[in-house]
Amino acid sequence: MAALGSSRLLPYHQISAGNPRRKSRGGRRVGVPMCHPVRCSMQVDLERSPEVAANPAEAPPRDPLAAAGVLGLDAVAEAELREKGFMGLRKTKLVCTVGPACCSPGQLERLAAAGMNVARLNMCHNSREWHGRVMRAVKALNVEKGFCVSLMIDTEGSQTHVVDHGGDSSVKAECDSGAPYYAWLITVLGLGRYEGIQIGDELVVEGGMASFEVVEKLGNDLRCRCTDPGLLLPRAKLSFWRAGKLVESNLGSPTLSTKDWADIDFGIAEGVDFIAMSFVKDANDIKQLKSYLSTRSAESIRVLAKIECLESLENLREIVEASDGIMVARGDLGVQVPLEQIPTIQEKVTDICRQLNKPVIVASQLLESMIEYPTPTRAEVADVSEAVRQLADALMLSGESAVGTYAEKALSVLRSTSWRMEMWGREDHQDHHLLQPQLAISLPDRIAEQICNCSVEMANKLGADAIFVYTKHGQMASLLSRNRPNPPIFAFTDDASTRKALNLHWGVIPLEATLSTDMERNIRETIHLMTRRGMVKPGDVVLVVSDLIPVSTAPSMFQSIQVI
Ligand SMILES: Nc1ncnc2c1ncn2[C@@H]1O[C@H](COP(=O)(O)OP(=O)(O)OP(=O)(O)O)[C@@H](O)[C@H]1O
Ligand SMILES: CC(=O)C(=O)O
Ligand SMILES: [K+]
Ligand SMILES: [Mg+2]
Repeated sequence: MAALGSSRLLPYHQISAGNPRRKSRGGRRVGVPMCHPVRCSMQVDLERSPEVAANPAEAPPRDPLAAAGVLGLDAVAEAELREKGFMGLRKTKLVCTVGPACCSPGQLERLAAAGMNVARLNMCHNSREWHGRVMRAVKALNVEKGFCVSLMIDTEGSQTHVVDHGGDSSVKAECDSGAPYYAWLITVLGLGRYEGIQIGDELVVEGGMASFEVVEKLGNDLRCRCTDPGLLLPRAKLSFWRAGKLVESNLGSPTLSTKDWADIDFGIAEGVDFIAMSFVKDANDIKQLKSYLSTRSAESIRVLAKIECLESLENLREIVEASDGIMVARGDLGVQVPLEQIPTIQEKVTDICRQLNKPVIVASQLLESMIEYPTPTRAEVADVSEAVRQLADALMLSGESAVGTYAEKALSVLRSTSWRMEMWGREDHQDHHLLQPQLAISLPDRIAEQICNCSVEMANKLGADAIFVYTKHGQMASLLSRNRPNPPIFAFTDDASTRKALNLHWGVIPLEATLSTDMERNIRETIHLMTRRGMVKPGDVVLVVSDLIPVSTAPSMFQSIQVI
């Protein structure tokens, strides 16, 4: 087992080896008595080619990390680690929608410092020029202030049906029996997407904010009679119902409009990390975008499917399989399905995402009242806590950050609520290993999955302080995260896009580092740098895994779990 040669920094003790037939081959086994610090390792050795057995010391000397002396750790995670220690690190990730209320460099910096992991730009609103300015400001903060905020664009899509009632603010809709039946003239944007709205159809505002009956069609204007009083907000989301059933918009229309494609090109040019696709209907929508991204050499952009229409619920599993992550977009979802169904849909979607190992964002109205008020309602805090209890990867602010008066405060409520719930969950589920069905099919993938499952079980049972994973595309980092371990997962990668993508994964702290094909060296040097920065101390127990495949051994594979 040459790849685990003795370390100059730490004495080690090897407790078990993978393939017993190979026990006598290559490498040194130093049977030191148990002493501290201790390195234990468990190895899986798959089809090792003879050259693996060569002494790594004979490889050309490389010292990339020491030479670079850098460890790309996000300044916020570092500060949190210093303040609260490994176990105090927040696991749930936070997404903020950037709008006019939080778009200046100063405001963005405060959100980044308060824990924003991903900045979302909703292409429904504002100009590309405006979005470009925000993106460049975020990137500048990352470079200048050491943040690691990822960028997401969210396509406009066939925005269901926004309403224009001509006013700037909300209008109270009342059903005065004395008023003429044509009391309301409502301009519906996107009405053309419907096969045909009929006289007598019910028009429901924002999933029940107010209801009307259509009495006359005048182009894009509908003359309506108010049947259920309430508020009519500018640009409110609408749905139409006939005989108690949702009237679905034109099924044949593409999910991505011409404008969406132009926005996607813009996102590629600006180097975004995620594209969230609105109103996804089936897996083909996602496949189409992913294949376009690969023709543009932009396959590193992760594609998220937004679950916000009836059709996406019918094709949920195939959509999750095809995408790189999911957003439970409760805003539009609540317009298309009865509100009382949203909680169970959210739980189902988060469960499927865990099973299929895709990150999931719970979005919309988490702290809606904070758009206007400086404290959340108790019910909002309970809603946030429930999403954290369901172990969603990320929570998202929409209007609360985009147009709200208390963006930073809302973010701090998400932060403190998720942290509290995570701590409670750990105390409550000590040693509880959350079993997930087997995901992988091929042997190498099954091995990676089992290593991650076992690592998490070991880390929890040993009370390890942290899990370190060395990863190219984030595969093992996400498999570790899927098991929702007690200790944080530090994911070292030399791929900038992997680092940004891992920002959305529960419990993963992505770090950029120059990695060599020599795992011993990677471990030694990253630990050395972390120690020098005061982030790792003598006595800390760290469990180490890797999905890096040394070039010299390709196509064979060598994987191990070590406890340092
Ligand atoms: N870039 C922006 N510029 C101006 N206003 C914005 C911007 N982004 C968001 N907003 C405002 O914040 C509100 C909430 O944002 P959110 O992203 O939830 O939009 P939305 O219109 O509900 O669409 P979606 O269904 O895509 O989320 C929007 O209705 C809009 O008023
Ligand atoms: C986020 C979003 O698009 C929604 O909730 O509808
Ligand atoms: K959108
Ligand atoms: Mg939506």
